[in-house]
Amino acid sequence: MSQQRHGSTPGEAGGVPAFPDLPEATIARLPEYLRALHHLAETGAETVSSEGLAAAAGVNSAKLRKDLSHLGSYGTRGVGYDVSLLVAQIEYILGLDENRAVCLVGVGNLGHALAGYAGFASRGFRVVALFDTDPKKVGEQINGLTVRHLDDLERIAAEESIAIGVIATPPGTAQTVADALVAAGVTSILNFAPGVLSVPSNVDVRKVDLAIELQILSFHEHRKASLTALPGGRAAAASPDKQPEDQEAVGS
Ligand SMILES: NC(=O)c1ccc[n+]([C@@H]2O[C@H](COP(=O)([O-])OP(=O)(O)OC[C@H]3O[C@@H](n4cnc5c(N)ncnc54)[C@H](O)[C@@H]3O)[C@@H](O)[C@H]2O)c1
Repeated sequence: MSQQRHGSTPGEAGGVPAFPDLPEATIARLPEYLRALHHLAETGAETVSSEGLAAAAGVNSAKLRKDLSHLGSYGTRGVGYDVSLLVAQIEYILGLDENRAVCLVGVGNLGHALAGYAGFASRGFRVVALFDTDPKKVGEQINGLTVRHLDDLERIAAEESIAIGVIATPPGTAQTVADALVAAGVTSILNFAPGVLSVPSNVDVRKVDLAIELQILSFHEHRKASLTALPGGRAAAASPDKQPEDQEAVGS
């Protein structure tokens, strides 16, 4: 996943930065730490070492310690990090305690699958509205929600206090949809349509493009193939010293 713009608000609360100016790469790893911590909590773990959490999240432990130090979380020598405390800190920084309202625009192949995905609620989001312009889609029921016409966006966004909009329309209409979301007061957009959106500076856009992820993997395949073609290169290509941080999540 890539980011078009990110804004942060500096501030302090109780000695711990309320909104520390986190590096973008750290922000992208926090959800991975959170996922690993939730899993640890489910297994009954109360504390976790930096090495244990780093392995569970698929990152290097020095990087993890540095990331968590940005939150004012240093762990206790010989004990590690308190799992529930760290979950609360990360959820607070990510604003997941807000249970944010999300709308989805474009209920085609991709949008339909996203609308039917039950996992958003457990990650701190409520999908509250679905929009499309196709008369055959408007009125359809998906996961307990009725697909509305895009003309209703402004009214429903105000009623539901929608902060995040997901675009799953064809690329040719994505800018129009983004403009409609912005006009309706939406200030964060997750865009699945290929291309770059033009938005005001107070609007954050993140882009998900699986084709780009495949192209990056294709580069690595290409590189591995060229290494094995070198004398002694097969050993180099199969080198076991790959660091966990090389295991980027799709979409990160
Ligand atoms: N990011 C990824 O990895 C990924 C993967 C697959 C598809 N996509 C992209 O996601 C988008 C959707 O793909 P799809 O296969 O679901 O397409 P689709 O044609 O099945 O669905 C698109 C939907 O958008 C609706 N729509 C069109 N214009 C609209 C508008 N102005 N307002 C509201 N709704 C509108 C259509 O009626 C349709 O229901 C495309 O841009 C595609 O390139 C991205």
